[in-house]
Amino acid sequence: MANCDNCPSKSSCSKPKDGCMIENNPLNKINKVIGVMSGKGGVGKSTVSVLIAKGLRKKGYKVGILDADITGPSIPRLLDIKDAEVESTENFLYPVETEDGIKVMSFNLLMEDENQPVIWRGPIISATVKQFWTDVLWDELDYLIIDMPPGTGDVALTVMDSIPINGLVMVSIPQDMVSMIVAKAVNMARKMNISIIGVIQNMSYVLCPNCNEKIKIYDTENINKFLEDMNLKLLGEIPMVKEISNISNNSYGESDKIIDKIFNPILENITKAIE
Ligand SMILES: Nc1ncnc2c1ncn2[C@@H]1O[C@H](COP(=O)(O)OP(=O)(O)OP(=O)(O)O)[C@@H](O)[C@H]1O
Repeated sequence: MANCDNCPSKSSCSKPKDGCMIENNPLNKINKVIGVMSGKGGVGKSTVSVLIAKGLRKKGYKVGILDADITGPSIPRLLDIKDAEVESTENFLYPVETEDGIKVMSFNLLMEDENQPVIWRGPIISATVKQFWTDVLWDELDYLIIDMPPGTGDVALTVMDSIPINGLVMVSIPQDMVSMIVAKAVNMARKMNISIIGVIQNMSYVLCPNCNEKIKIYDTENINKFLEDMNLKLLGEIPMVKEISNISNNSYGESDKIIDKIFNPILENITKAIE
């Protein structure tokens, strides 16, 4: 199945053709792949993946999300499709589509009971992630967003090794930002020759609902120096707001306008950088 012609990285790839281990499904035509990564869990990586996908979809792009967080898959819940079922043929899996047209593949959509844990060893989990790239019929997509497994372990390595990611968005919270956890994730991506689009600082502040004052909870003094030292771009800051924590219940109403106001400038930075 190896096929450079429909590889999202074909215009920027410098690897020799016979040295590339990436298998691309010739039936898929995916233009750009954006990975969303964090140094550790719980900082809002899946939420940011969904914000990117929804934002791009609203701009009219064809968008998919590949949930590579096999043991802690939260994309179906965040997109309110947790009861949907994946259709399959002998060779292929078909992504589930949300009401607004985002295609999704997640291990949770393949499980009968989402409360059951995935008690698998690393190599099997890695093989499943690979299959989500090679055996899912994504068809034509402008953007595929990969919700990466948290951290810098085995599965993150497989994703970087077997999916042609055009750029990575790093998500962190201010408390962890100036730390070796973020540095480790950044250095791992660079060692794997994957370009980093920039960093999103999530849960950066709380917005006072009465006076709109930005209340900073964490000390953020050294962040600019850290970004400069690591040669990283800050794509933007996301406050802690209930509209984002309730994203799965949001249809395109008032809450959506609040989210758009916060996230649209960040999305613009991402699309500009990846193009
Ligand atoms: N900006 C925000 N404002 C309010 N709540 C948020 C914000 N970002 C994330 N959350 C909430 O924080 C929790 C963790 O977010 P999320 O699941 O996206 O993190 P994660 O990094 O993907 O975690 P994991 O690695 O465990 O999958 C969720 O309950 C989410 O709703």
